[in-house]
Amino acid sequence: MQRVKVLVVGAGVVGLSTAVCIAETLPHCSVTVVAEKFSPDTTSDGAAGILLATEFPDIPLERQRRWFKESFDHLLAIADSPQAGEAGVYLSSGYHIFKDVPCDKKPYWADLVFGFRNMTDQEMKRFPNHKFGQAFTTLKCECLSYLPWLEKRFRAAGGQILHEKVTDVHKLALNYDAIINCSGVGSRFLVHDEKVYPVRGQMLKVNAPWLKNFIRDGDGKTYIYPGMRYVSIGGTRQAGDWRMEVDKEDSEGILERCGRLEPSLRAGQVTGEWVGLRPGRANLRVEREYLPVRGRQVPLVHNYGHGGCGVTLSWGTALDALDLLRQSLYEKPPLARL
Ligand SMILES: Cc1cc2nc3c(=O)[nH]c(=O)nc-3n(C[C@H](O)[C@H](O)[C@H](O)COP(=O)(O)OP(=O)(O)OC[C@H]3O[C@@H](n4cnc5c(N)ncnc54)[C@H](O)[C@@H]3O)c2cc1C
Ligand SMILES: O=C([O-])CC(=O)C(=O)O
Repeated sequence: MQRVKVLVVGAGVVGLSTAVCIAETLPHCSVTVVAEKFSPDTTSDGAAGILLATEFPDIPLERQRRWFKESFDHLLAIADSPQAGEAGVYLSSGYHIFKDVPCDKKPYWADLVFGFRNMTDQEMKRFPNHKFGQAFTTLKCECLSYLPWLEKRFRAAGGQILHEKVTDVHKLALNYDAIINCSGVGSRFLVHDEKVYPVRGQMLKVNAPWLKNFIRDGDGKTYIYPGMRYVSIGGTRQAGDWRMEVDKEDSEGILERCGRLEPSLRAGQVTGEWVGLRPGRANLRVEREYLPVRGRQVPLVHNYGHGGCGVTLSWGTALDALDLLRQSLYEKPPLARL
């Protein structure tokens, strides 16, 4: 029997997670990942990789909770295994602090991470300009390690890799039985979705190995995330901004704001600067449509638009994309390609 040919577009954390889920779960499929950029050059590679999420307004909270939980559980199992170091996945504890008390004092994922609680008055004394704070232990997944680890796992499941930019999903569908679109902000061009836009994020890499706890301020424009190789400090959230160059003023602002939160950072050495474009979208998209191609109905499953939560929700949304693919192959079994 001819194997079902599946093409995943995108090799960021969303594309590789989705490709691994499909290749490991559906042995009758032969899976190929095609991408213009691979690790270490994707947006995912620069992400701090901390697991925490903001809400998408029109997606049922239960679905978002499931995405978070499935991703957390999957990554926790890696963190608890001998693979943790190679995969770059580990537990990370710290503080989320607010200048004003937020209306919603408990995010939907509060009971999914470990030890979520309000900070004590004594802890808050470290942050005299802030009124309220939360302390918890979550996971950190560093894509500089995790993506190569996922790629290895994908190849071990028989997956294949193609390095190229694609411009037309209809043309791809001539040679494949299903297409999975995980092209992040590239979806604006690849599938002409004008609801996707860049949310530019700049951050600095600092050598300050004495820092162990993360600090995130309010809506995530200022944060300090200690990591395996460096401390990531940020940031910016510039909607609609496509600039990939480092902006000197942004860097100065980041150093100033982060130094105010954690004065010891001023003694750290800046070892790098990085810019990435988050795939912004009011609601992330995990959906299926069909492409009519020479008498065949080729499923096109979308999985993109994760904004600042791509690492956080990667495994959960990959499992949903897998389900959509499985359903389509069942409902409309692929016809022979001419
Ligand atoms: C400064 C910063 C910090 C962040 N910190 C965190 C964090 O702590 N936690 C968190 O959860 N998230 C974080 N994020 C968000 C996270 O980086 C994104 O949500 C995530 O990387 C999106 O993953 P993706 O796979 O969809 O996109 P990407 O990583 O951008 O991958 C897209 C892939 O599609 C390919 N592609 C696109 N168009 C085409 C085409 N036409 N042809 C071929 N290939 C194509 C690209 O080459 C690439 O391989 C951060 C982002 C930034 C900028
Ligand atoms: O918001 C944060 O704390 C980190 C992050 O996800 C981002 O910068 O996109």
